[in-house]
Amino acid sequence: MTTVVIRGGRVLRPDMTVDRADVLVDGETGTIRAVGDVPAGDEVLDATEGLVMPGLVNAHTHAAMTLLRGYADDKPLDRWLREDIWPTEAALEPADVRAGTDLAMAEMIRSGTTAFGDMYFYMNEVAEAVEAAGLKARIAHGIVTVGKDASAAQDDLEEGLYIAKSHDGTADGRVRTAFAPHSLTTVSEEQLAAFVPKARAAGVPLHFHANETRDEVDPIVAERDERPLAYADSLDMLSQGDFLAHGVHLDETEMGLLADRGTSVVHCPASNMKLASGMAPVQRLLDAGVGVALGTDGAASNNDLDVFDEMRDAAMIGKLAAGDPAAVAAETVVRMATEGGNRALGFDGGRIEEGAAADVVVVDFDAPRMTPVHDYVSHLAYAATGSDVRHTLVDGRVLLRDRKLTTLDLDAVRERAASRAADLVDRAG
Ligand SMILES: N[C@@H](CCSC[C@H]1O[C@@H](n2cnc3c(=O)[nH]cnc32)[C@H](O)[C@@H]1O)C(=O)O
Ligand SMILES: [Zn+2]
Repeated sequence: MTTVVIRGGRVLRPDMTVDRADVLVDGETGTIRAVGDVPAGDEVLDATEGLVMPGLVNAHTHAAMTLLRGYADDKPLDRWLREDIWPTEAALEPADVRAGTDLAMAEMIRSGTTAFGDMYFYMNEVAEAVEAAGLKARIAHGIVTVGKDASAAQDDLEEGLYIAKSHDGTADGRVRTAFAPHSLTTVSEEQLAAFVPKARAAGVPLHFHANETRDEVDPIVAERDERPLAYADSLDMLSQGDFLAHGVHLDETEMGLLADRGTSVVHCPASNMKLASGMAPVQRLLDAGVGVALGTDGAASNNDLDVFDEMRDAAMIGKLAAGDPAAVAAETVVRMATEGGNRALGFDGGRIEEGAAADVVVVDFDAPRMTPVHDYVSHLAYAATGSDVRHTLVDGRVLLRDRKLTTLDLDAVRERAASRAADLVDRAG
């Protein structure tokens, strides 16, 4: 099968209008070949009562944390990481990460996600998993050096660089990489100063957590007498193509810096609400010209990987943060989940038009929850969930056909993840 016609549906155009059109995608070139009246293809996907839209991007996650879904809830970030998550992650084995990543990808493909930004451990396994499942991902080994001796810290930094260098552009370009110091407080200034230039020389972007909680921002300000992102900038950590997760507690100057440097913010509204980290100033970021994408963060702080939920949460909390129901409107969150995510991760998806990457999903509009349809974009933002997704294609290859995964065996993936998760918790016990 090289070409697929998506027939009988409506299409969400780049200008956010919707009209009746078929779409022809080419699995050979990975692009959209035609939109409108299209010639026949090798395979047909039915899109009747559906909307053909760009695939969603989950720009910040820790995919294999699906194994820790529901393991520790209802705590603030610092205690949650130190008391529950990090001790358990210390017992992770490569096969756990493979099982958790496969589970995450099954969930993402079923809910219309075509690309994700991943930061975790055992990234050789993640690269293999992404290659096999057919998704796109920008992957990075998350580096934490705080609490480690000098040689373990050095090994972690080297591993981060090795992963960034060795997998970039693999899987026909579906796997890209980043260099990922976990945050500005979990990797030291000397280590950042030594390794950021190495990442720049390797030509990979940076991906890190920043300005997530007050407890993280205040000590930096107290110790250095400068804002976290001024500190990051002094270490050359804000460039075009870099992306940081969260950006909850930002001042005007930091927002200006992000806009000037071309660094994207990956907004993770559900994680921010669940850990009570705060409300990111999303409308102000957009007004300042900062690129904003959406992320679920790991499944242990969300607890699902459904970007439809994230769109809705982003709109809701964005209005609350701005004190303005007009803030972070429906069209805005749909753009954040599509164009914004592709821009943050450096992929060429996010538009249904000739020549664009064929990262495409078909969303059914026949559920009671989606009836009547006054406005398609409104439903995408406020009513749809991942379970409304019927087909998912990446680079023109069908990964979900009529709600059935084509590259992953769902029962086997669920079984393996459940048993590895149980063993992991026992070992960590
Ligand atoms: N190699 C590192 C692992 C870092 S991966 C990225 C880390 O981010 C953690 N994480 C997940 N969600 C969040 C969050 O919201 N803020 C900060 N860290 C998080 C996650 O548990 C994981 O440990 C080590 O030796 O510990
Ligand atoms: Zn995170």
